[in-house]
Amino acid sequence: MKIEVKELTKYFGEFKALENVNLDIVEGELLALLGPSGSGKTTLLRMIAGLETVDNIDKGEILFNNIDVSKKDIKDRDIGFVFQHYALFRHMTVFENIAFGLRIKPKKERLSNREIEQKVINLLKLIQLDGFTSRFPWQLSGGQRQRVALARALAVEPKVLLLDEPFGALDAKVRADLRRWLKELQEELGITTILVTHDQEEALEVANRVVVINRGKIEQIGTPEEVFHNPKNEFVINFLGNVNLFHAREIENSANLEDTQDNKYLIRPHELEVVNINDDEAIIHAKVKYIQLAGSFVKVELIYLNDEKRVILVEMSHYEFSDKNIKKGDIVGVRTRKLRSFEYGAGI
Ligand SMILES: Nc1ncnc2c1ncn2[C@@H]1O[C@H](COP(=O)(O)OP(=O)(O)OP(=O)(O)O)[C@@H](O)[C@H]1O
Repeated sequence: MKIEVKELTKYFGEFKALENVNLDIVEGELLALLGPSGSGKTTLLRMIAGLETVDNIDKGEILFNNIDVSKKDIKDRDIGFVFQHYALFRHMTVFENIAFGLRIKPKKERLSNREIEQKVINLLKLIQLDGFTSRFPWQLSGGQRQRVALARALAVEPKVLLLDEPFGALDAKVRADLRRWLKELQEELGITTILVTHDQEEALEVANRVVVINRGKIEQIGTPEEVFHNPKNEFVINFLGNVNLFHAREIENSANLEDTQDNKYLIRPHELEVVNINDDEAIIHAKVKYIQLAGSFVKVELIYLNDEKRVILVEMSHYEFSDKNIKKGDIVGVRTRKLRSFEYGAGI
């Protein structure tokens, strides 16, 4: 299913939760809505679902395969929904939870008991929980419960899958496993999917395209690579990870200083390199203040020699770190590995 959101504006009383949102969702893609808390992600998802209405004061349209569904009820939109705390029915087994949507269909459309059973068994295989049929929700882990919730949403063969922080309540390791699993499953099923998340890593890892939202407005839409490497503005670059800010004069060594005095450069930690203090290409001299060794990369925090309040963050591989023998208290130079994509115009 192709979805188009056109000039959508949503008010809650006086408060404008969404402002002129335009979005085309391609059939079969996994689109992530990424933004800080309160930015309007859930509101947009709920409007697409039909859980939030387009009232008289609101504007815009939501089209499913070119048909305006803005006034359609949720049950006529063919949608599967999974929330962060999607309470499964406590008194029903895993099997009955998944079968629920199939059992409540009008008699004309309802499958036979045998067909329902077969379908649930297939779904259990898909979510890798075959053998769990007669367990109750309280006998499952959080991750298993969310997989059952997903199977339940998929049972009625929706045209669109809407996921609102489905792994938000789970611990980091389970989340990472489940999102990889979700991506594979979504690719296999080819179902148009919208995932709400405030976790940039999650969005960048699973989505075909990422929509960065801030204060009810879209800041940027692009592939994970585009939004990460070619962020359109300061909000996007800041939201997608740590960033260092430099003034043009620090980087450009007085070349064109007159034109570029107010320019700023935003450079990610892995695009900086710690070098010898005498290195010709060093743009800054700094002191190593803190080293974090745990994690896939070594994070080195430095402070400017001439301004101790200014902090620079550099990330490097463990190999590079041990090669350079960097220690807390060292006086070093910092050089940029790459500048191109993070050059900004004046006034940012
Ligand atoms: N029913 C409502 N009535 C009034 N204001 C609301 C309502 N629902 C949401 N809002 C407000 O709209 C804004 C956007 O909320 P929304 O839930 O869409 O944000 P979000 O980006 O999903 O945030 P989070 O990540 O915290 O869930 C918030 O400021 C919220 O307080």
